[in-house]
Amino acid sequence: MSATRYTYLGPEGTFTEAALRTLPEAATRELVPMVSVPAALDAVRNGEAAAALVPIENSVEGGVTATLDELASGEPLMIYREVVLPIAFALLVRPGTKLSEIKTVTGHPVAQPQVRNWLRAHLPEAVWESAASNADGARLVQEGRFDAAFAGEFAAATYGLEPLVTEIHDAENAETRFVLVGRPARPAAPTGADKTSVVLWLGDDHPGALLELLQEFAVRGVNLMLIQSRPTGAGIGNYCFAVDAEGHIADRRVGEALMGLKRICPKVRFLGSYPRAGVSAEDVRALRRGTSDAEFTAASDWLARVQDGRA
Ligand SMILES: O=C(O)C(=O)C[C@]1(C(=O)O)C=C[C@@H](O)C=C1
Repeated sequence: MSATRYTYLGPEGTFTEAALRTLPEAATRELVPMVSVPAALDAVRNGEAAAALVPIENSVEGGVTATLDELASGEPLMIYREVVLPIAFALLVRPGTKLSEIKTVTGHPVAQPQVRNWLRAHLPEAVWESAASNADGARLVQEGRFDAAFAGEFAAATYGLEPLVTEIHDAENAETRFVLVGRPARPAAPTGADKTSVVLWLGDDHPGALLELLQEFAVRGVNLMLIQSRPTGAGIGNYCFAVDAEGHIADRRVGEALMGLKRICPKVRFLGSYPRAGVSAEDVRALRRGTSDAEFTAASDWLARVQDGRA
């Protein structure tokens, strides 16, 4: 295993690479671009890389399904940390290309919904075809396979292109969340502003089955930040749920919620507890009464005393 190698969704010039370079440790790692999210994660699974940075959620398009599905199946992996990056696209073209000459455009599938209105207004006749990533789209424009690509402005130089239009984003403040994924290990200590990711499978189909899962969090005052259903592949109507909950597995309320889920779900996959990007302990909302570690401990001490006849 190379402890110094990090893979990422490449090629060079993706938003994923820009996100990876915001991590302090990136300066001392060998950063290796991979052709796809599965390829980046497989390098971790087979020991060629210590970790991989991959996109998982966009504020306009929602979950990045390739990442969610990879984390839900196969050899278990764990999220070590997250990075959130503001996203604005540039329309990259070969030097000299005019807007009126653009007949074909490309980009990552997650990019398209973020620029749909702009395309409708400025290039209504252009044909869209998806690329493996935004930077890969830029590479295809360089090769002459498309007239223009939506990518980060910073990708232009790498592929000998020029940004014809910049700051393209249908939604103000669009962001993509990326996760640094490694092999399962002991989660880093709680910071007071943490997130816990799990994948949950429903048992037998019955009214309220999903509600029962959610109640495990609700009764312990655990706030949910994401719930995304994904088909299990076992037939229509078979879904698992990727859930992000506020807090750390070392927090009693989170640990007890996961124990409750373990008792009622046929399968629970823990994906990690890690610090929330851009949030510090002071920003975290106050806990609901009765859900702090001290209150959980006091309650279990009380139960032990009652069981002992000492209450
Ligand atoms: O990293 C890139 O540039 C990508 O192509 C991936 C990705 C994504 O999947 O979310 C990253 C950010 C943008 O929102 C669109 C695409």
